[in-house]
Amino acid sequence: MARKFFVGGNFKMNGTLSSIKEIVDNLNKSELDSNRDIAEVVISPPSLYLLPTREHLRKEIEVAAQNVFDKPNGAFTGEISVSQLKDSNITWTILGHSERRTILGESDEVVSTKTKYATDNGLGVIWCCGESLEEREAGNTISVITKQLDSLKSKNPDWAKIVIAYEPIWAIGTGKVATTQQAQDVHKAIRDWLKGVSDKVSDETRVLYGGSVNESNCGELSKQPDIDGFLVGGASLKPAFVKIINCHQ
Ligand SMILES: O=C(CO)COP(=O)(O)O
Repeated sequence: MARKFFVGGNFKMNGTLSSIKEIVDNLNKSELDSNRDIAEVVISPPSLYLLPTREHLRKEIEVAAQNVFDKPNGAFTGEISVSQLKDSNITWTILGHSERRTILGESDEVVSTKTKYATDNGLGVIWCCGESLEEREAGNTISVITKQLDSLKSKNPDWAKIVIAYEPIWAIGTGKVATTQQAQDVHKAIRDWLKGVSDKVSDETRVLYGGSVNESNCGELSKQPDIDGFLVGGASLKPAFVKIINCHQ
């Protein structure tokens, strides 16, 4: 079946009120390609800017948090709840980004628990996985990703609310994009793994590629049968993000 192309923009800890307003204004006036199937687009500014982004952004584009907690409202200083996001019309969150796994110490268990809680409570999750350079060079790419996926499966999340983003850590922010074949091979392995959940989940779950995606490399990547879109970091802060949104064939 045809999976709707999906493009996420992860601003990470970048932007100011004025620079994010510029990005939103640019997206609002841009022509999102209507000759072909329009991509599903989600942008993810830092939490402070979620609400003004949602208020000013055109309605066809959704807004994602970069993190969410796995408890209802309460005494959890520094965290944001699923219900607070939904109350502000923030319908997605990123979870399991490698920067949160490695710098903030989030384990597979923490990421899986948050994903389960978020999806059970109606939030879409862009769930990230990926291997380090050492893991790739040791030939462990698929086993690392399988372990991350197995942890998620063990919580029995709502797969209909999940988009998977494969982001090799060595390709993030480095300008070193995975080759089209390297990306497709891992995406195919993820698709095969998803068959173990069910054929329906394997057919319907979007698997995005992330890591140094830009307007020059997105076209080739988007032609791969198991690449259903992108999670874009640095390039999502630039006007060329629109070209990435419109790049799929
Ligand atoms: O981490 C990423 C998106 O989540 C990718 O970042 P870059 O596109 O800047 O490499």
